[in-house]
Amino acid sequence: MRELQHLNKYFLKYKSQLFIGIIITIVARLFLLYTPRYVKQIFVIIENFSANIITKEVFRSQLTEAILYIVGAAIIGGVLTFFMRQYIINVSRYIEFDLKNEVYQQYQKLSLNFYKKNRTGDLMNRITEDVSRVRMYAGPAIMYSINTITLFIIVIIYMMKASPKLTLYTIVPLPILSIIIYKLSKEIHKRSTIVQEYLSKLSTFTQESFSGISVIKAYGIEPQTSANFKDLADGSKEKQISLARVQAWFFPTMILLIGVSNLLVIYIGGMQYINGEIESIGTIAEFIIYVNMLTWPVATVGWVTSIVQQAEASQKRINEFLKFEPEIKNPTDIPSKINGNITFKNVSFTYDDTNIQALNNLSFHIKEGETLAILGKTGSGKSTILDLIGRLYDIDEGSILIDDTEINLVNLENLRDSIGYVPQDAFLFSDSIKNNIKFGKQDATDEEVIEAAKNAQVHKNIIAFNNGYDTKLGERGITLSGGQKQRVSIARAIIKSPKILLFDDCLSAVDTETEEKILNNLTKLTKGKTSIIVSHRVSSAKNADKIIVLDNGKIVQEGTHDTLINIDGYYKHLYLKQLSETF
Ligand SMILES: Nc1ncnc2c1ncn2[C@@H]1O[C@H](COP(=O)(O)OP(=O)(O)OP(=O)(O)O)[C@@H](O)[C@H]1O
Repeated sequence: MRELQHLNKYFLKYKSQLFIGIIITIVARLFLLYTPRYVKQIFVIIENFSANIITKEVFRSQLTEAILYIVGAAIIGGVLTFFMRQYIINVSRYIEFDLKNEVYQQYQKLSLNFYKKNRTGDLMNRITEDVSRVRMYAGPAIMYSINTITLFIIVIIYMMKASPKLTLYTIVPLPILSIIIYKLSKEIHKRSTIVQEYLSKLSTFTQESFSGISVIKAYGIEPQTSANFKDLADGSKEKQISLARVQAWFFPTMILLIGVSNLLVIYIGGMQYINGEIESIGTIAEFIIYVNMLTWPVATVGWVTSIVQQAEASQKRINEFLKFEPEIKNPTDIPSKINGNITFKNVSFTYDDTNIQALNNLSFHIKEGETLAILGKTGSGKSTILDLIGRLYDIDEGSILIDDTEINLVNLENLRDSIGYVPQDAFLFSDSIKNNIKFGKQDATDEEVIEAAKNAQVHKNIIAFNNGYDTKLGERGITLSGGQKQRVSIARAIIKSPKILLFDDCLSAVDTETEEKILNNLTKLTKGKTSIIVSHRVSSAKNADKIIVLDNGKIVQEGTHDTLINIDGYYKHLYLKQLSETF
């Protein structure tokens, strides 16, 4: 139960609802207990009438009174049971909501490295299935426990008062029932976890095949994919059947044990009646109802134990992630003003998951308002430089200065706020084009969105769609071409009008003519802003104030376009090659 202590703060938060829920549960049970007592009373009335102890009128009025009590108590008990669920189950839903938010907030804080080390499926499971299991503890487990305890105490007192001997005999099978249900619940849980794993394998497989449907069709591998699906579906079916087999034991076991208890009541009770140890046959009827009333709560003892064990295991998994300290933290709450001077001093960086050294003793400086172009072969470390400026990773050696302050001392929110980043793989959300652009500036007006799209040379494409800027992207929406995606992604960055703009090879999918137009617009838009353009094309780099060429994480050439085209090396070679391609 140590892990579940994490939920105590939520129980405290909802203490009044929980308290009311508990009181209602207790009172509801008290009302439901009227039934067996008045059933017994009815038997006594019938016995008295049969023995001519009471007149027909008295018999009628006593009988009506007892029936009215039973009906009244059942109605009040029923209404209270409704409110009991309303209070306690609702609290569990609130706790589920709070916990999901807590986990999500934590996910957002964690650094990229965390996401590399943990699979997406695992992250999803902890926020969905594990939280659901914990909810079962916060709601149903608590509700049924109070229910069981209350009923047990009151019913046993009533039963002992009526006949201690009968009580002992009839409650003997109950612990056996509890143990069997506990074992069954554990087995059901074990098997349903396997079923769940199969289902998620099946849905991942299906999702992937739908996403890659064009590749599947192009390679004509539909039969193979269908066979793989059939294998997985077969496995899933087998596991479902094995689960159903155990589940099928649940109710027969309960019915059998209730039956045994009922038989014991009738047999022992009957003997006692014959021997005159109990005064009315009504006591047997009363006991039969008590035993039936106790069966379900007793069964839930086993069920609740298994719920608590599952919740404990799930909360442990959740706590593991909640305890994770983000590697990259905001060092200060004091705002940092960012002008856009960037200095790399002998920076070395190795990705700790792959052990690949991406940057090796790298130094350069860009003044506020300048443009730097970075070129180099693939894997030479260009994107890594941009990631380090956004402080997505912390460096191992050297220092990165933002306006003369070490990057890890700059207010992280201000730093990222002052950066407009266009990644290599433009990522667009399944939302309208307008909202995808407004992602860069939530309160942007429609005019600003259009202006940004025009500057990114994508406005004409957008208005050609039937729904224009309201066109939905992604699943069930339209698919943009690679170049259109890149340009929407550029519009998203420029609408933000940040101090620092980072373009990671984001014009690779547009033709050279559009590239030229976008670059011209960017020259105007980036006035006074620091820009870094990563590219494989000289055309994107030639107007930059400074160009650096990387190889294996090191700067191998540095200068302006005019100087570099006159020096033998990568840049001149690339320039001549791309020049010849244009003719
Ligand atoms: N997230 C990562 N985790 C581990 N290693 C990485 C990661 N990103 C890049 N690397 C490795 O670091 C090196 C530099 O990668 P980087 O993406 O910075 O190169 P790049 O010059 O931008 O390449 P490209 O032109 O192909 O985009 C590569 O060897 C790459 O495999």
